[in-house]
Amino acid sequence: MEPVSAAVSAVLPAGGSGERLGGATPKQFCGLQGRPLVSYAVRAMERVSWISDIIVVVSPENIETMKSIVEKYGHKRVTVVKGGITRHRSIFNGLKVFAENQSSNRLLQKPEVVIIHDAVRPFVEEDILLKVVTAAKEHGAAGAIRPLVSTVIASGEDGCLDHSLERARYRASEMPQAFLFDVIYEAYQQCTDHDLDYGTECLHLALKYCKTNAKLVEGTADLWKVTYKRDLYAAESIIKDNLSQQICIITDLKEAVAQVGFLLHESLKSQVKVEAISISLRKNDSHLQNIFSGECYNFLCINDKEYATEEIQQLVDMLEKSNIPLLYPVILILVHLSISENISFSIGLEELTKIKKFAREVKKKNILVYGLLIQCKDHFSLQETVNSAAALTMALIKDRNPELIGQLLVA
Ligand SMILES: Nc1ccn([C@@H]2O[C@H](COP(=O)(O)OP(=O)(O)OP(=O)(O)O)[C@@H](O)[C@H]2O)c(=O)n1
Ligand SMILES: O=C(CO)[C@H](O)[C@H](O)COP(=O)(O)O
Repeated sequence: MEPVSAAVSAVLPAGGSGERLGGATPKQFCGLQGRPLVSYAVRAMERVSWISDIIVVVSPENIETMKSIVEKYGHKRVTVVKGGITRHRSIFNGLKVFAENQSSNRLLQKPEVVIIHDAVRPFVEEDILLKVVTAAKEHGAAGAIRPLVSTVIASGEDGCLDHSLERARYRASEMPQAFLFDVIYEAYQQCTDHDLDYGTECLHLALKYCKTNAKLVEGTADLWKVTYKRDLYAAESIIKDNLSQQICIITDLKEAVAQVGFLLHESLKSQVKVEAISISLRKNDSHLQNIFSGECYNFLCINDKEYATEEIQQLVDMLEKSNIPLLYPVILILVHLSISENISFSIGLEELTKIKKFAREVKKKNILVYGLLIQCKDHFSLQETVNSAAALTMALIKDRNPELIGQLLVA
């Protein structure tokens, strides 16, 4: 698909109260892996370089909360705007920032195309944004659709079935949607109070008031709207699943360490993409920097020292500088390799306490540290132990459980 040749901005309505979810906090501010849902939607827009301004519309009482989210997660190009009592009124307020001078917000450059996307749909990808924007440029309006999951039926006044719709002919209207700015702004200006208070479909407004038939674009299943409590669980699972796709194994040049690194790589590679690097952390390895920028959120650091404080601290510093832990918790598994002939447990209580203390400290930086002990008694049992270490590693990176930090697991 051609790159975007129009000025594009986005409006994210986030001014609802989340009644159907029924939580104490509106759903857009609920934490997923410690970060509010709305921040994921903002990030999804922000990482698209051709989107200029991102307008987040929130209810008046949440303006400060939203501003602090923008600040905390370092979001860029975001303007926070006061919402209305319905979704349509909130979106209209968001659009006004481009067309009318507001007392609290400066006038922003009017885009040719505006994306409208619910702040509670966190998994929107650049690909679908590009498709709706391109279609909106050509047709005036466009929106993502999905096949209906259930048949739509109408009930009569007596509460009995009146008629049902032929499911294959209808689609669920999802988000994102995109519009020529002038089309959707004109439509909102002409809206009646009834439209603004009871309407649920922006594409319909473009049709009703600007005779613009929106192009419908097939979207992915991940575009669904977080509505009920179970949707928060589903969203968190998807995030965890995305974060556990890749792991980086870090070893030094010692033969025994490198060998265990190799065996772990072999054992993990059928389940997860593995990057293996053998480095001295002192050198601020550029390969490691590349891995950071490649969005890897899991690290397995193998060494045979009692407790490799200096190396690990350097890795933590590098991770912190990379900004990864700002948006997602990073898993750091410290593999302690114990090479001894006898079966005795070679790590002392003092070391265990040190790991725990260190883990508590770096948790504040959103880095979750776990210890993993691999004992190499003899060559024959090593493979079995490595397989067990790989299984524990997968469990840790998939679960991302902050309560287990600082624990030493024995493979
Ligand atoms: N007055 C409103 C109402 C809704 N929205 C936003 O519109 C999107 C889609 O609305 P919906 O899922 O219905 O959110 P809520 O209205 O919060 O949910 P509910 O209907 O369960 O109360 C959400 O991002 C919501 O925050 C908004 O900006 N202003
Ligand atoms: O369904 C939609 C399609 O336009 C909108 O995405 C929106 O989510 C509807 O919100 P509400 O459930 O509050 O009417």
